[in-house]
Amino acid sequence: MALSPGTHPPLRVAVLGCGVVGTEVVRRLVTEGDELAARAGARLELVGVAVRSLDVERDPVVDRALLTTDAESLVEKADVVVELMGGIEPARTLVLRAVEHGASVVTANKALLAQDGPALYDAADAAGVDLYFEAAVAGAIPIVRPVRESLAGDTVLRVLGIVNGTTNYVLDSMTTEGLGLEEAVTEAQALGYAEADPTADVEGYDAAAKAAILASLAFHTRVALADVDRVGITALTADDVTWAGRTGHVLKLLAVAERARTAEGRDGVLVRVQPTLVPSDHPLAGVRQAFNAVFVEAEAAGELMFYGRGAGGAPTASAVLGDLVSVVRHRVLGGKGPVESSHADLPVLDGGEARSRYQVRLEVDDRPGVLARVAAELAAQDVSIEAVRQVLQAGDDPAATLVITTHTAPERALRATVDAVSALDVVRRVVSVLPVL
Ligand SMILES: NC(=O)c1ccc[n+]([C@@H]2O[C@H](COP(=O)([O-])OP(=O)(O)OC[C@H]3O[C@@H](n4cnc5c(N)ncnc54)[C@H](O)[C@@H]3O)[C@@H](O)[C@H]2O)c1
Ligand SMILES: N[C@@H](CCO)C(=O)O
Ligand code: NA
Repeated sequence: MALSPGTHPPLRVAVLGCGVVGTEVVRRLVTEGDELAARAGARLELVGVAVRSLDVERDPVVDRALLTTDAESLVEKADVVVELMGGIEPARTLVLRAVEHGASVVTANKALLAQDGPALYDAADAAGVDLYFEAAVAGAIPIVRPVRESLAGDTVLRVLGIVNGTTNYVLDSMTTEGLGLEEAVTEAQALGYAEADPTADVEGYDAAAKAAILASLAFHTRVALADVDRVGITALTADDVTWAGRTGHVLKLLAVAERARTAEGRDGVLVRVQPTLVPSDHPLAGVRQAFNAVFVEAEAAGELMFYGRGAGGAPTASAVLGDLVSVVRHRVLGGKGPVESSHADLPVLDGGEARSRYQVRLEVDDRPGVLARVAAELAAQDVSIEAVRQVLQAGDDPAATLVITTHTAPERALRATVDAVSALDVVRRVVSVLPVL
């Protein structure tokens, strides 16, 4: 029989890390206590907040008496541990210790999950406790639960989307304000989107970790960060953005996880993060600023789209609190949430197996026969041309920019074509090679 919050003993909640997200989670635990208790079936008693230093000035909503620098002891006296420190260690050790002590865990830590997810799942399963992580992928957007639970009866074919707010903000500023990459990153830092060290975002590691988590859930297969083919946005220039616009596209950093079959008929999954040209009329092209959006294509459900805030303290806290209520409900009513589902165990295929349309931009000599020689190299690799655009460059030395859009081709053939084209004496430079959605 279900117990009301009045009859079930309170459950002890420990929060590890009191930064952007931790502070907002504490705020809602304090200000929404009655409502959360009514929903969860038990009061959520905040028993401690682990911090690095007791001397830092903090939001007054955080009761100083609850602060501790002894995270290890804190996790041992909690029923639910909410890990919001980020990074691999000591988060990993603390999560494992919490689980060993019988606590359920809620975490927003995509880096930890993408590196050590299976070990954490195994420990949680062995202990019979929950491991929930909605906030780890696309912040406030419900995407982990839909893929893990709502689509558990369907076959997911592809998950693709914009899962990093910082890079979307940067690319959006470059597109709409004409900023260069460095200027746009500086602006994103000033607004609090990008961190002081923006590497994880701009090099695509953050998006790749999220792609690995989504691919694992969608395809019932273990996919780690190291399995993801990753290209960040640091090589993109204002010129790339301008050319995207001229050809009717918007540049976006896309994460794509899909089922694929090799030429030899081997089934597997492809998981990639890469700057991609999105047609201007595609819904993903309209995802502006730091917003995120994820498309899921499933056999029976067809296309689904999820959109919202992928970052920020309050939006991310929403996802954390939703998980917290779920795991507390399980404590109150008995049972637990889903365990890891990795039975399909599909191989992660090499990125060369991917198939896409591509746009190749070249700087070439402007003289007779150049286009024919370039086209011959594409034909030699069986890469079919969809469109060619040429713009002559001003100056004494006759040069032209050639923008070639291909039909769908295997990435392996495209790479071979680019190598061959760049070796031609009439080709001065391969300026960029970008996939087209
Ligand atoms: N900020 C977002 O928008 C967002 C969105 C989704 C997920 N996340 C994830 O949430 C987690 C927290 O992110 P954040 O933005 O709040 O980071 P943050 O840097 O603002 O906060 C982390 C806090 O943890 C503390 N901390 C680190 N190591 C500690 C330790 N050993 N003991 C005690 N405290 C320690 C830090 O001092 C800091 O105050 C990360 O895993 C992040 O990837 C963040
Ligand atoms: N740094 C991430 C937020 C945390 O996942 C982003 O910019 O989307
Ligand atoms: Na989410």
